[in-house]
Amino acid sequence: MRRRERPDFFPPNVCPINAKANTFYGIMFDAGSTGTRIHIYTFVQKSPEDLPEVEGEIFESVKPGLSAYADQPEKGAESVKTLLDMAIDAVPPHLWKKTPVVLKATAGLRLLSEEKAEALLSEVKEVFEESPFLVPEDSVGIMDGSHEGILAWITVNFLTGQLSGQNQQTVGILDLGGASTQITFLPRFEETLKETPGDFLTSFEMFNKTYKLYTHSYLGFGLKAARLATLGAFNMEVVDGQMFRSSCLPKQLEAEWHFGGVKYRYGGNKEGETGFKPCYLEVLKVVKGKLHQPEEIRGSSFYAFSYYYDRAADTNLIDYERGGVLEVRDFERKAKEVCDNMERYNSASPFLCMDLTYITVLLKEGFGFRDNTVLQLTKKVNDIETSWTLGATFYLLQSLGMTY
Ligand SMILES: Nc1ccn([C@@H]2O[C@H](COP(=O)(O)OP(=O)(O)O)[C@@H](O)[C@H]2O)c(=O)n1
Ligand SMILES: [Ca+2]
Repeated sequence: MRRRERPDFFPPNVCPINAKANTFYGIMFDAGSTGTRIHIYTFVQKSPEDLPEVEGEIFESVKPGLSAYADQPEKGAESVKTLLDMAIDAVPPHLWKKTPVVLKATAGLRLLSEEKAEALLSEVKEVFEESPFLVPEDSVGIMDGSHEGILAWITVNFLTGQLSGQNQQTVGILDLGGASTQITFLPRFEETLKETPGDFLTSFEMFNKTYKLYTHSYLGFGLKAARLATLGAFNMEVVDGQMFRSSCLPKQLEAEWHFGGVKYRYGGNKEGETGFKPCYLEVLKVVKGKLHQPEEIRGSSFYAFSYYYDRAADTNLIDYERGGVLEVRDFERKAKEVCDNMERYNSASPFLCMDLTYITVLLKEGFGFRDNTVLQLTKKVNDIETSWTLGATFYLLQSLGMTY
């Protein structure tokens, strides 16, 4: 896409409040499988040649996610309205009409029937149309899995300064959601391009450059979907009262869990084995042979966020505020520690052993990372969330001609 000049109403030297003429806003909703979030971004375009700068972000979230309202679409839309009301206060009234609002749903809605997903999205669209903001065409929809990874890659590489200037040393990203997981990187070797199935490679244009990225979203491989798969309950017609058991859970545990509007009963292996070894084998069945393993990533380092971050922080592998740097084997060490002392860790979450084991298996046996592959765990860079939503907002502004 060609660079477009934004109209300059005031030449810089006569602009009354110089700084404000080039400030604009974008509102992006992330309708994830476990929660709905609003990101209100403030941008400043200092000159047409430079990338826009992100001046700030207002972030708020609600739980559960839209998919939990599969049978009450109006209630689902109400949760979006609560968040959108925040934007009324955050954006100056004279810019409301120029500020686009968009909602992209991810794996939670991908897993619902088309009819239920559509009902939810059309209620949300109504909420948007009643608001004073700019509602572009296709403002509400389910995002393509490949875009989810690419846009998160754009966000992280933009925030770490890799998309401007020469010498770009881009970083790969790993996102682990509730219902799906993404891997995205810019291949450096010809071999990778040759060995990779075509639907894992996508060309993407952003900020006047084209990037040919390796990206894939694995539906059903998010942390919570993987819990169900390990329990043998994923995509199953659950019979009333049916109990799902696993060696990854505390022996005496019996409880209930709601996900995607369905109730599951689950528990530990009362009589049988428990602990890291049997748990690893159980989880391995869910992962083994299901993911493409690009050779090139074994020796590279990746940015990892979402549940990778949350579980690492929950178990003190990293600091909750600052994040940290880990190796794949750190997750394995912690999984062993938790799974082999399950009763002690019980209070935090009964799924902690299963979650850490899943992360270990996904990284090692799923993607094929080495034990010493380095992971940079990051929630924010320069105070902005490392989420696909920033990349999606850039893409939106570009398509509206508000930036290039
Ligand atoms: N802005 C956000 C949004 C989600 N997340 C994390 O993403 C995970 C939940 O994923 P999700 O609800 O977006 O599920 P998917 O629809 O992506 O599968 C949790 O670990 C959240 O803490 C985050 O860290 N920051
Ligand atoms: Ca997500």
